[in-house]
Amino acid sequence: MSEKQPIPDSDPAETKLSRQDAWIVDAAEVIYGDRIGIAERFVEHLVTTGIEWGLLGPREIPIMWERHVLNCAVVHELIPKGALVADVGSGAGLPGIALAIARPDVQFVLIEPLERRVDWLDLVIEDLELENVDVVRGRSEQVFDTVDVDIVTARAVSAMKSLVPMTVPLLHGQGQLLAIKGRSAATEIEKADKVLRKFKTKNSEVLTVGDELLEVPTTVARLTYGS
Ligand SMILES: C[S@@+](CC[C@H](N)C(=O)[O-])C[C@H]1O[C@@H](n2cnc3c(N)ncnc32)[C@H](O)[C@@H]1O
Repeated sequence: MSEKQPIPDSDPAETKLSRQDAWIVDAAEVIYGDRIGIAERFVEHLVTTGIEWGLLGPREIPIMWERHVLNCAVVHELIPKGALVADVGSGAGLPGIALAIARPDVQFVLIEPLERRVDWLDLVIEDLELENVDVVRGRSEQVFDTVDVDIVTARAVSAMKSLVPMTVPLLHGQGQLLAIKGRSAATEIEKADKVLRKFKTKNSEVLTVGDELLEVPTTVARLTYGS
């Protein structure tokens, strides 16, 4: 009989930034600067209302900063100043809200089909007083005609092969898809070769970001379109 895994400590109070390892505090301060209080409030939502509303499981609580918020937030390094960004399949605002807090100069639209998730995103955006984030309820395919952005982000939405048709039309021929991926990034790109050609992908690469800030840097598959 296989042994059950122990359930990790999931006390929301443990997610306060002051209780995190020094490297997490340092990384959060570098990324968020004087907006650190907003990031802390976002984490507070994730570990309370986010869990209560069923957007995340309690097992995520102890790893909320490193595996979720900071892992997403470091991707801001790849977003140019003043860009328009769509986050497809935003779920609990990952990476969309984690990025929007770090980058008030960038306008974000979070595209999410599920009503409960959209209601939660609206609640959090209002509470955090984020003026650079809009939420659109729907599948990305339903908003191809109305959303036109410079960058599309996505995490844990789909494998590259199906993610490309679901996201790239939002760029209308010009811009980049930044897909947060795990170790499978290069293999996924290889498997999507036919789709990448169909969508006239100019360049595809696998990058790591946050190497100097995070214990485990974030892997991003970046696809480029247009000139
Ligand atoms: C596994 S969750 C990931 C959520 C979040 N990105 C994260 O990393 O925690 C996948 C999300 O994609 C959304 N989704 C699935 N298909 C979609 C589509 N066609 N357009 C937009 N969102 C979609 C789901 O509703 C869900 O919220």
